[in-house]
Amino acid sequence: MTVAADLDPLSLALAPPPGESPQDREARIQRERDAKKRSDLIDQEISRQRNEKKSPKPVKILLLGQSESGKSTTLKNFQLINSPKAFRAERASWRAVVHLNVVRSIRLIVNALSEVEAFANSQIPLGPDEESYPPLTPELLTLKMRLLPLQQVEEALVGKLTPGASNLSSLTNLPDSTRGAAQEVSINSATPWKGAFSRLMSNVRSSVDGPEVAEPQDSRNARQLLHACSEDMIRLWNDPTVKQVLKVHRLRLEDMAGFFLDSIERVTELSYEPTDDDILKARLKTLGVSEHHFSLKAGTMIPQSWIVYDVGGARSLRGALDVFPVPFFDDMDAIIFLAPLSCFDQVLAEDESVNRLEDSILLWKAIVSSPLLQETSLILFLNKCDILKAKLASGQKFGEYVVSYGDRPNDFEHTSQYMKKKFMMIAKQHSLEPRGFYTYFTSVTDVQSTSDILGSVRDMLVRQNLTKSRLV
Ligand SMILES: Nc1nc2c(ncn2[C@@H]2O[C@H](COP(=O)(O)OP(=O)(O)OP(=O)(O)O)[C@@H](O)[C@H]2O)c(=O)[nH]1
Ligand SMILES: [Mg+2]
Repeated sequence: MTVAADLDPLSLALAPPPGESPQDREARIQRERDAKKRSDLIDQEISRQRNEKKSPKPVKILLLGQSESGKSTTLKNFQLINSPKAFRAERASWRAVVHLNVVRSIRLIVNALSEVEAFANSQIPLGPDEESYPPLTPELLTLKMRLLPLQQVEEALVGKLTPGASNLSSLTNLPDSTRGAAQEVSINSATPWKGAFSRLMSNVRSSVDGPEVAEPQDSRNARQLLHACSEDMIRLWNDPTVKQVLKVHRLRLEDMAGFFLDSIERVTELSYEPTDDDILKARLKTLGVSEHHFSLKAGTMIPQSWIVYDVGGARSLRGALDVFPVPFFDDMDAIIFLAPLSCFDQVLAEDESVNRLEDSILLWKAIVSSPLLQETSLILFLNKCDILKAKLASGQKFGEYVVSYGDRPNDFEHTSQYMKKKFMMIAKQHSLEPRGFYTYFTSVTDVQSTSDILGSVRDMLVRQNLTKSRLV
């Protein structure tokens, strides 16, 4: 019997080390007592949670990044994956946003043509480096006139989005002087704008399926007007002179948020319902913060509640810090920071002296070095990779804008790895403590790849939470 006990590996492992002094023995026993106490506390907590059927603490994620970085689009992916029914029930609201996006693109073209007209009438001579405008044909000018009523569509849709707002300009956060070309409709996250359109869609369905027509007159008119202008809009967008004018203006509408001009016929059909892809592409600027709750299942785990916070347009960390009280940040499990790599050749709409990529780097630096967020895991989405690839393929030179890049190869592989290293270095140098840090190359308008990435983010955070709760 004694021999067998001596051979038991557990007894051997727990046996006091040979030659242990009385002080070492006292310290060891104290350590064992503490460990036992901790283990009992964890067992008690687990059994308490089991008895109360209490679900684990919610996982909290904060979406940060400059305006147009893709925060709300990431949130839409969360919704599409975790509550697809609710996501799809909101199609009607998104149809209105797609229509607003179309009208805005047309307005940008019409504004550019007006500038050409004004320039021609002013007789101002061209500067030596200025490209000349092509002459506008009478057909083009007629087309432009015929599309002017589209402004009514915009007014009607905006009126529907925010019934309280008196006019279009109250929905833009740009000063009057800069309004015009850059004007973009934004919605305060507290506004229940989707409700108005969900009701509207059920009305539209009944009007399509049966004789009952209950859709309000103004919004029906708007939809029909857009449908009636469909051909003119297609002709305008495909006009070679328009393409030339846009080129001189360096206005690449196809790279801009909410671009649907290549699908005008489809999206202006009277029976049009946005696809999932359309919804992800639709652009509506967010103002303020919105909070979204999901119930997620990872593997065989019981569903866990997740809360995702979308902070609209926060250009500086101050922006986010001003919105939340300090304890809010202590409780955050992870930040998903979106840095759109494709914007290397763009400036901020709100401050044209600031390069967008540079602004993302500064915001990243502020976030990683903030003492408030030092224990929060960082998930970096180097986003809009699809647009970056297209831009580089079209010949746009990365090194011309990111001077430190020098004359390295102008391809996706090298530029994306260069930026990844840059962001990682900043995180390493400016983090106050070691922390979880994960990087992904993303195109969050791509449903499939984003679903895979969000799946691995979910698994990683579930593991992290388990580890944390075992360490308390
Ligand atoms: N092609 C492409 N478009 C993207 C990608 N990510 C976002 N977008 C588009 O870019 C636009 C801006 O994205 P949002 O998600 O609205 O940006 P945001 O960060 O919420 O911006 P704010 O609400 O102003 O703070 C939308 O039209 C998106 O469809 C991407 O990876 N690829
Ligand atoms: Mg947003």
